[in-house]
Amino acid sequence: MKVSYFNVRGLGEMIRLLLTDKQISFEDEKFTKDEWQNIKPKMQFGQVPCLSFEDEQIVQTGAIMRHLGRVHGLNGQNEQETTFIDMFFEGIRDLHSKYTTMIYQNYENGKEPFLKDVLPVELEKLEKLFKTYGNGDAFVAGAKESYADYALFEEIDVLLVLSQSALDHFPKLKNFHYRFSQRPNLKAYLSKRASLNVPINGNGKQ
Ligand SMILES: N[C@@H](CCC(=O)N[C@@H](CS)C(=O)NCC(=O)O)C(=O)O
Repeated sequence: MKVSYFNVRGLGEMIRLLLTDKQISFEDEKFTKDEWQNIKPKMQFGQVPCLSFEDEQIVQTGAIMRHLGRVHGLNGQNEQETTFIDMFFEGIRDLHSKYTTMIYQNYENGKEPFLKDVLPVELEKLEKLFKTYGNGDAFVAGAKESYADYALFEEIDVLLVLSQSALDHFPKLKNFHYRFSQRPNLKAYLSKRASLNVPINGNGKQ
């Protein structure tokens, strides 16, 4: 199995985190913007991330995460949980889209307003939703982790780089971030990633 993405965290990182945590071996293909020109035509929508097997190529982040969720039992234990996980994941993607718009289009003037006006409103929604199962003391859908937990962890990890105090008013999310970062396979990966200084975004802003 191969994960193909730029040599940054971006949308590829939640996939890498899930595979790493679950000890599913994969080839981590990372490329530069120059190398991308030769790869782009091979992608169904001309974009990455891409998860490929010998005879199959999956693109679209949500499709990849749901595929991994189904195949590896990270997709909820009944229809209600699965729907909740999907909903939570889409909410994270919406926040990420606001984040990347600021990062790529208006970092210098947009960062402070984003931190002050946008982020608290969005995190409040996630904090509230996170308490739905098990009062927010475990994972998105309660006792068992799901594919959305990897997306949530990566999202709030990125937000903490933007501002160390981003989660100060959101204790459940803050606690989840700490607990998740301590999972043994992730802990080792995160420590290595920090030492390699892997950029979060393609334009160097974070
Ligand atoms: N809807 C897609 C969006 C993927 C996307 O925006 N990929 C960007 C990198 S984050 C890309 O491939 N950019 C290069 C290009 O469009 O040429 C998904 O969720 O995976």
